[in-house]
Amino acid sequence: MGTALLYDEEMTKYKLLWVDPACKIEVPERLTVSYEALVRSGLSDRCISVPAREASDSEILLVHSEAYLEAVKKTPYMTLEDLKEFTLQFGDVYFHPNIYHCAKLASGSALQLVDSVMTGKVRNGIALVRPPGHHSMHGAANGFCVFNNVAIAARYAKQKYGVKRVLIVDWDIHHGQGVQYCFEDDPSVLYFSWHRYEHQNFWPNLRESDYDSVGKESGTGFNVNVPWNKVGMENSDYLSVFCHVLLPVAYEFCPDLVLVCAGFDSAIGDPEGEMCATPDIFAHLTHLLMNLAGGKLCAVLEGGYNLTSLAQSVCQTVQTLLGDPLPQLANLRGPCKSAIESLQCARSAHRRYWSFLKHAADPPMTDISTKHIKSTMEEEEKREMAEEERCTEGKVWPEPPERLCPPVCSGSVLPDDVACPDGLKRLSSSKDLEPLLVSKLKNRSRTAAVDGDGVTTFSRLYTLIEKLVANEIRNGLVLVPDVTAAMCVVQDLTSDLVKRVLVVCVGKEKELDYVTTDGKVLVVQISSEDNEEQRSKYYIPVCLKKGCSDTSGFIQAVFGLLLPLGYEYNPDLVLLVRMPGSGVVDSMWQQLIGLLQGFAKGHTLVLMQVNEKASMGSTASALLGHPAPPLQELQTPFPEDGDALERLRERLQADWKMLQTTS
Ligand SMILES: COCC(O)(O)CCCCCNCCCN
Ligand SMILES: [Zn+2]
Repeated sequence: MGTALLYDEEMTKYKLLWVDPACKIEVPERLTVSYEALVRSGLSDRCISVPAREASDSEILLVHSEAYLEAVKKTPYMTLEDLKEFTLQFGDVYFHPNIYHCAKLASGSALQLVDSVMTGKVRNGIALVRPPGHHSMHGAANGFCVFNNVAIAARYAKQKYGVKRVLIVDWDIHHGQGVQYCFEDDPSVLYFSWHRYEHQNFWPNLRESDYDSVGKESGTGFNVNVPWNKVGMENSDYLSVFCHVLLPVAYEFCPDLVLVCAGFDSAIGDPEGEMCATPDIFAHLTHLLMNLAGGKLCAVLEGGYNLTSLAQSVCQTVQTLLGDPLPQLANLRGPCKSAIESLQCARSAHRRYWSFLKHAADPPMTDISTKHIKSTMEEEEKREMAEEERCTEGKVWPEPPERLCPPVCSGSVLPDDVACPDGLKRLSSSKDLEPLLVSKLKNRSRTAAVDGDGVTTFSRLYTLIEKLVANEIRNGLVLVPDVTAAMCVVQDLTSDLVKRVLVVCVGKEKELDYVTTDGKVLVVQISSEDNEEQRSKYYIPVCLKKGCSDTSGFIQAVFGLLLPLGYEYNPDLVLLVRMPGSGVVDSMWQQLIGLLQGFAKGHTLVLMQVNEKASMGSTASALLGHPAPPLQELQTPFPEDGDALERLRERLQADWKMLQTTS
């Protein structure tokens, strides 16, 4: 299934007709540079083009009042003076004779996108629209917005398709207060927004944009605000909030549809955001949402005013929606102090509503919602100011790296008597291993695995790893008689081929005697074993009381530990080992494979034992990029697991900065 692209140049045909410093950044070129970048990169040709349409009155009235709609209907016939007069009643927005038409097209495009996804015509998609929407309210235009495109889309999806739960992720750098007001009492729509806030000193300067606005009445807990109280936030800060706040809540919410208020003013170079996250971060933010709701994701353009970073960010987003490998994110140094405080406040504000946040720590001592900065933070401020200068003054950043699609998506190394799952390319050893390596293998792995066909298996395995590293194959599935033996062999085979291998071990392990200290391998083991005493910087055992069959505990370990560690470690290969008898649930297994593809340009090697070949089909499906099925009815994680995870994180965060959630 493909990716929809909605764009209509009619939406470029309105602009600011008078002088207004607050609005001059919202220009038609925002749309043209985005679309032209998609055309130039060949990405638009790979999408399924879906036409825009005008939203009808009844669709607009899903969110807005009749009085407001009737008033906006008059604007096409207004003189310039009347338009100015009409505009004065709203904030930071301008009207134009053609903006009503464009606003209907913008909202209608979002609805076309919802139709395309909900009818299964496409898997996901993006609508490049203007005017944007997330600030507009029931009876008012605001912040360049006339109709609330995404809010209308959410109500439309519920009404027309009976969607039970809609997740709205707003990564625009401004708070979409219009969306918050629309759904704050509605438990069927979870609204997440991060936004530049600076202790209420940044537009729209609302008290209700702070982290303690958690929703009201039956919607309590279904509004998640993460305020950025400093500029200069980087990739680490954004990923930390996704891993430690949004994703645990989103997975527990288990949405049927994901809508993204895709504003790109949160990228480096943007005059509004003044943040430092690079355009390739949107490849990862998109990827991390793509296994929710069975992959049904609709992104609708909001803000973004630096035409260079906007175009790059749009391309990064579309390329991920199309399923291309993700770029590696280098030197993630962990969240800054201010981000940790925001993170901690948001987590503690929501721990009573979301069982996955139940064990979140208390809010930080410094009450960050106060406006004035505590004197104690003065020197911290100076240091971070210096850092910000370095980051924002230049406003230069490297072009996002090319994301080449390997000619083969998934290779397989299987015993000759095992049929190859559909879509996988079976590898035969292109060459025999040199005798030296064979002897190395022989004395390495103690089991019979290295008899005749064992060596064949390992030579095929070596070939597969070589092709992964050469980016000729994206990922692979290997079935062996004994995973423990094979694990050690893979260590040897990869040691001279890749710099860093992330080994994710699912299930209990007989004996793990290759714990490394040189950092070439990071092992994260999720099992019911509590071999805490073996823990070291590069061997991290995560113990789940009920083992890997406890999906709630498992997913908490994935977001709270595995993903942050993986981002910081930045491996060149991921080795995912499924121990026999792990008990991991198939949907969880597929979610894990999907999420791990965010690392190492998607070079994931899955190692399974022959007697688990019943899971080969679902493994192959996940490796081929099909969205994982939603995780069903997640129970509350066991308290001891939640506690143990928090304690483990506290102990590890000295070595691994991406694990920090408390200041
Ligand atoms: C949904 O619209 C996208 C948006 O959130 O980016 C709109 C921002 C309005 C920003 C209004 N203040 C401008 C002050 C000029 N320095
Ligand atoms: Zn914005």
